[in-house]
Amino acid sequence: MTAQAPAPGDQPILFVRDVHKHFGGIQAAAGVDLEVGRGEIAGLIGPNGSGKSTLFNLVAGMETPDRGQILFDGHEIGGKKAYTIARLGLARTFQIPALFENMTVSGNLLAAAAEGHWHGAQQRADETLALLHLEPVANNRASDLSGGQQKLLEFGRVIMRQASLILLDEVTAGVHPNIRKIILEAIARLREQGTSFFVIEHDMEMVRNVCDRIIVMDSGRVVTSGAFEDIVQNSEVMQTYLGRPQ
Ligand SMILES: Nc1ncnc2c1ncn2[C@@H]1O[C@H](COP(=O)(O)OP(=O)(O)OP(=O)(O)O)[C@@H](O)[C@H]1O
Repeated sequence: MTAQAPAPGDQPILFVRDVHKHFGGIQAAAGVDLEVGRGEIAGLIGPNGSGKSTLFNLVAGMETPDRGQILFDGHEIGGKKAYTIARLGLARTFQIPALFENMTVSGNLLAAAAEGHWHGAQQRADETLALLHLEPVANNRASDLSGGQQKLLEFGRVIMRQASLILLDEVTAGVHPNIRKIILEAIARLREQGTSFFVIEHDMEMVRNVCDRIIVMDSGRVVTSGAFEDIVQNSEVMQTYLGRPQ
């Protein structure tokens, strides 16, 4: 079947159709179909190895799809370079923060702005420090931060890019509840300002609190999507999700 792109003006921020990606004999994406709406916070869940990170890598330009269509904000981005996609307004975090360890916290934020929109960077850095409660450590080296603070800074670097869609890869995993709360409040604030989010999460509490809609992946495909309550009431899905090692 030919993938049918939505009409302009009616477009979701992210539109993925029939995307495939294999690694040797492993089909990591086996015909992925999904959308993320404008202003939406969509959660992506699924067992280990179901293809969530591969999908993020395909969307963010770290991997090239074998076939299929990926539209971001109306632009075909499948197979495009990561920096090209970033310039279009898509940003992502990594499970392990990718920071400039010898630079200060402020320096890391400004460096992120230098990669994209420099205008007003100092003011945005100050606002981001306040939003993420990083003001007291603004002049510390990134390497001196706790693991949780490094996750905050990684998120801060994404915020500095003023992206219209942010991909968050387990951004609250293993962090202190106080830091988790700061991250959740920042997500809510950014969403009020119109930012869309696509979030990989194993923490079902986070998924329930934050996401408007949940997309469930298994074996390289989307098996269902819907409101959290509908998803957890679907015993087949929950068995798929919970019946395997997380
Ligand atoms: N670069 C790669 N080379 C070979 N195999 C890969 C590569 N990346 C992913 N895979 C395989 O593709 C499948 C999907 O992996 P992926 O990391 O996308 O799943 P995931 O849902 O993100 O898992 P997790 O929850 O553990 O992060 C797995 O079988 C994995 O081993």
